[in-house]
Amino acid sequence: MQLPKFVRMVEVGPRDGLQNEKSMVPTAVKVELVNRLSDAGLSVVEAASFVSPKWVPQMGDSADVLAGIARKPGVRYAALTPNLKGLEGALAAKADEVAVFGAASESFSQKNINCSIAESLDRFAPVMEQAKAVGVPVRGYVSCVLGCPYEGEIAPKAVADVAERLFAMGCYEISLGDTIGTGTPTKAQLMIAAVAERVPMEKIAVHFHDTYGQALANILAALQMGVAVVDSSVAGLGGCPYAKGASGNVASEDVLYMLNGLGIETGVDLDKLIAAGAFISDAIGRPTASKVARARGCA
Ligand SMILES: CC(C)(COP(=O)([O-])OP(=O)([O-])OC[C@H]1O[C@@H](n2cnc3c(N)ncnc32)[C@H](O)[C@@H]1OP(=O)([O-])[O-])[C@@H](O)C(=O)NCCC(=O)NCCSC(=O)C[C@@](C)(O)CC(=O)[O-]
Repeated sequence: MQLPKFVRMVEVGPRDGLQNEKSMVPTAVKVELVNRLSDAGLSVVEAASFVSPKWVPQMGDSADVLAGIARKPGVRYAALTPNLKGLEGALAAKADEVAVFGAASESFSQKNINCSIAESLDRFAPVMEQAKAVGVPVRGYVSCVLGCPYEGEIAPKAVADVAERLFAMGCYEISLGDTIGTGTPTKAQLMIAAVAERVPMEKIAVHFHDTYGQALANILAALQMGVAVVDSSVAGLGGCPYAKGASGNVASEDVLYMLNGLGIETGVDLDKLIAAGAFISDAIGRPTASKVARARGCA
């Protein structure tokens, strides 16, 4: 079995996780969480989202979060930017990188960003141009790569089409999101194979939600194909406000435990990561969704 020697873990808990919390998480708690995550050795922390506060009020304090964190050298603090207004906010707040987010499903695109897939790509074009002009890297997300809450099955070709367009527009990496967590390993491999015909494997990241308990199996299947960038969320925080029933992303602690067991390097400290997960679970009053953290005694 050929596996990568090093995996870059992209921590999305402070954004993908906390965007879905019912109550508003205080800015100071978010700041402390981001600081703990960077201290644990994560090199990319998605800490903010410059979307409309009417759509996702939970992310309305993103500028304050980025202003409050202790920036650790070598760590990239990332932010979602659906349009030019979002990019302006992210640049003013000194995000190190930004992300545009499209979907492989028309219905999800409409529900999530209020436009068709084609319109979303048109919207992203000026974001890409301006980010390039100021030297800020842009990541591209594709949602619903293994199923859509409104349309059901999604064809791998539909995923590859959007991934190819985002990559051609200049995204440095394409993160493939199983938004509702319905994917299984063989389907994940077929979808990744379709994307890899158009986007180099080393530019592909995977972003699995664990709704059906398949995320670790899917990640292993992706690693076996040569994927070496994995998104995850501390304590398994999260979901998506526009995908009913979507549970959290796979827990970062569980991903790290598996990668450690496989002998794959990450640069991330498991004990510090578990402590960061315990901190946020305690702060929001919810038990951790990480099995590893629970096995280590976290409530
Ligand atoms: C894209 C829009 C803005 C379109 O929303 P819209 O209503 O079509 O936008 P609009 O351009 O007509 O503007 C409407 C209002 O929003 C404001 N506005 C417009 N843009 C911004 C902005 N950037 N920041 C702040 N405010 C903004 C704008 O100024 C205006 O304000 P008003 O004049 O009414 O007072 C909206 O649909 C939106 O914000 N959607 C975000 C939804 C979201 O954040 N979803 C979760 C993230 S995606 C995800 O979680 C999936 C992922 C990435 O994790 C991968 C996976 O798991 O699959």
